[in-house]
Amino acid sequence: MTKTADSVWNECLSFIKDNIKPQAYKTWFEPIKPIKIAGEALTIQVPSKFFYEWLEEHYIKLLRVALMKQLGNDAKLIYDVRMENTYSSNRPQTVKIPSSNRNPLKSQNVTVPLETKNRELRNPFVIPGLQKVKIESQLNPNYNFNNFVEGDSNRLARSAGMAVANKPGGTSFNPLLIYGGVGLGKTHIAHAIGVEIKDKYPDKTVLYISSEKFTQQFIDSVKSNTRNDFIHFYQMIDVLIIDDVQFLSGKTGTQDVFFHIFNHLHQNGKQVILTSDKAPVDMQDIEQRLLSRFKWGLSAELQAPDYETRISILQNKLFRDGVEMPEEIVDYIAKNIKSNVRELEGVLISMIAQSSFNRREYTLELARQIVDKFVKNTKKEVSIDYIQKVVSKYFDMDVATLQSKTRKRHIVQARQLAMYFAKRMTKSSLASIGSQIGHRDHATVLHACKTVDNLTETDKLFRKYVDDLTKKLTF
Ligand SMILES: Nc1ncnc2c1ncn2[C@@H]1O[C@H](COP(=O)(O)OP(=O)(O)OP(=O)(O)O)[C@@H](O)[C@H]1O
Repeated sequence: MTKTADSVWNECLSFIKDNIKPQAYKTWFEPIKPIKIAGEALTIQVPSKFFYEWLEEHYIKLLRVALMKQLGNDAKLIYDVRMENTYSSNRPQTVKIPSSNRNPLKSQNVTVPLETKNRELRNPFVIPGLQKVKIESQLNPNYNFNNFVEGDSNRLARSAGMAVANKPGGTSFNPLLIYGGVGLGKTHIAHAIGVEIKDKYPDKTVLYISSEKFTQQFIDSVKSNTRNDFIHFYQMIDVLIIDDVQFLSGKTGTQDVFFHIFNHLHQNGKQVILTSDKAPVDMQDIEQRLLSRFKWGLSAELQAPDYETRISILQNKLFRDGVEMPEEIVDYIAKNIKSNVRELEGVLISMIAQSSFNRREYTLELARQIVDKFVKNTKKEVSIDYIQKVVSKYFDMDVATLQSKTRKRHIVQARQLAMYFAKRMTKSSLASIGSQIGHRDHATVLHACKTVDNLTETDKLFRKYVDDLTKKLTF
């Protein structure tokens, strides 16, 4: 049977699939298209230069073994890289890059990819004297790669950020645009890249600035007739990090000046890093020519972290703060705060503050109260009937017993707990809770809530009841 590019690649894929994690397979191998086979050389198309670099760095051994199995010891691999970031054409071009010399896959002469050719453009704008000015980077050293927890949701952005930090201006991800929802770590990664670059290349001029501040500086420069100085200043920077570029939307003057600064930096091999709460396609009121430049490099999305990553972020923070917290509480927080890392950290900070200032112990109930303040309206709606059923079942009694007039201690406690949870977890009034739980009045419910609060503080066994029931009622 004659081998086609598809058949060879499919065989390689099934081998590769068995040897790496599903997520990595999905990210790095599914997007590849086999293009052609000529003798022992298979050409595969990859979506970007970044992609090619990533494969070479991380998967070349695996690719080699897979390919040799199919094509023998003389197997060659040629990448067909879609090039989006060339100046001359709107249509993506492709560039052929043989697999690197570092590996035994025999390669043809390495072609220098278009965009990495040295560009020796001289800066005609530099004002003598200004060049030596020392610029404060405005970086926050607390945001670094060491404390940025890696997970599937941020792997691409984090890795691209690290690649940029290793070779600012020297990779194809220029600009690097990191985008994603609120509180997912865009600012953290942006700073981390800058911090790492300053560490590795102390002589490079790095500047972090929010779009808001950039806009304000520009407006001031127009007012004070120093627009040119403003532009010259930004053109001297080696690594420009602009946070929240969506803020430029509708601000045509600022967009225009940024466009010129951007072009100048890019043409001179300087690195631009941008963050935004949206992907370029979804940005509104940003000029097309600017948007198309945003797309030149790599747009990497930060997604909401999955459960495992949320747990790691929490544990990492606890470890750094030297705090020990029961696993079930960490688990509770991770299960209930899903879409915002800032909130995840916020709950921990509140827990730690409550415990150190108000001498409260870390309990599930405390976690629940704090989580509720962070995630409004996401509380599972529970009915008073449901609460009574869960509480009765927990204490091994039926609902009628829980509602009865008896004053037996364990039944009274069960009833009080039902009232307490009804007050916490429903919007019902005290009177309505009382009437639904054994026809009591509002004062009885109030007393029940206070008793539960007191006992939770003083009685270990009782606190366990509250924690167990909290779990049953909230998961
Ligand atoms: N993967 C992570 N590991 C550790 N900390 C993280 C991670 N992701 C986010 N954080 C932390 O979450 C908080 C919020 O992150 P950051 O301010 O960078 O979010 P953002 O995406 O820029 O938010 P906004 O959209 O509001 O500007 C920060 O304290 C940051 O350190």
